Amino acid sequence: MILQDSFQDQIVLVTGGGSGIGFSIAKQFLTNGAKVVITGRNEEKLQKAIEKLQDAGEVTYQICDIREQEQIQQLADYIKEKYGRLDILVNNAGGQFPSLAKDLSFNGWTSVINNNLNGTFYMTQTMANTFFLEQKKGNIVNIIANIFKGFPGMSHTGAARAGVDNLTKSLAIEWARQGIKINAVAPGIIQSTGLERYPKELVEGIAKTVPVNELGSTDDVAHAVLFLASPYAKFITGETLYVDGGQRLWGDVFTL
Ligand SMILES: CCCCCCCCC/C=C/C(=O)SCCNC(=O)CCNC(=O)[C@H](O)C(C)(C)COP(=O)(O)OP(=O)(O)OC[C@H]1O[C@@H](n2cnc3c(N)ncnc32)[C@H](O)[C@@H]1OP(=O)(O)O
Ligand SMILES: NC(=O)C1=CN([C@@H]2O[C@H](COP(=O)(O)OP(=O)(O)OC[C@H]3O[C@@H](n4cnc5c(N)ncnc54)[C@H](OP(=O)(O)O)[C@@H]3O)[C@@H](O)[C@H]2O)C=CC1
Repeated sequence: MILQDSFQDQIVLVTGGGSGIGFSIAKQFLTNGAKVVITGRNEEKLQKAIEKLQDAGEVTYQICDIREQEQIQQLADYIKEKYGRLDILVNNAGGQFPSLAKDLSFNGWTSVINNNLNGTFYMTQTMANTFFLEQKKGNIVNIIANIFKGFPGMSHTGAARAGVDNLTKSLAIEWARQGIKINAVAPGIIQSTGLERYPKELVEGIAKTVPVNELGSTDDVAHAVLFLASPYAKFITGETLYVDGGQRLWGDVFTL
């Protein structure tokens, strides 16, 4: 992607940047001149990611569970101390497990809502209060999921991601006059480390359910994120961009 040095020396935070989609987002930003902080819960995973990323540019990691407000504030303090500002936040950390609604335990439901809705809000609010509102400048991209027709088989995450989709619209307006843009990217089925967590029988042959007859790549998602964070998208805010090979528009996605 040619971005004419749009991200040169920009400070970018990618949550969940230690694997899969977040790793590709971090790599693309580094390749385009940004300085990147990646986060996650698993230190070993983050260290391995840093080893692979460091040739591409200046990258560091911080352990941060997005469900823990104290850890988020520590992360903000780290960025403030190291760089004095933050330009771009990518809320990529998240995930869930497949389960019919009738089988979900209270804890199962709550952990997925916390992971994908509450965690994204805590992170966004803290970074806005610490950096963006004061700077009168900031760019936020939320990674959600293909929730266009609901998400049967993963109703917890469908509800959480719909919450983030709507939060994206609300904050785009609340913060528009403060120079802050916020958009979302909704990936369809992406060939990534995340997909490997699903039972084989659920993902076998799944590419055939995608109109373009293939799964997306982590770079496909990263390209959409960089576009939304770039000056090419300066008049776009409160929008959700689907990166799903047309899947939301056609046929059954999952057989229950
Ligand atoms: C149909 C569509 C196909 C579709 C197949 C294709 C879909 C592709 C689309 C999407 C792909 C992706 O998003 S890929 C991204 C995948 N990556 C991730 O999911 C990473 C992050 N995920 C996680 O960390 C976990 O999944 C999550 C549960 C959210 C948080 O973990 P925690 O350690 O906090 O939680 P735990 O303590 O382990 O568990 C909390 C409760 O959740 C329950 N729980 C946890 N895993 C469970 C499981 N596999 N099955 C049932 N219940 C589970 C536990 O039993 C606990 O409830 P009790 O027992 O009652 O206490
Ligand atoms: N792959 C796909 O087809 C799709 C993926 N998505 C979403 O895209 C995002 C990236 O997924 P993908 O790369 O595929 O999967 P991964 O499982 O590889 O990535 C998820 C990342 O999020 C981090 N993470 C998860 N929960 C937390 C938490 N509570 N606090 C901090 N970090 C957390 C993980 O790091 P750690 O383990 O170190 O905490 C991990 O690096 C996720 O939100 C996912 O749900 C959406 C639609 C489709």
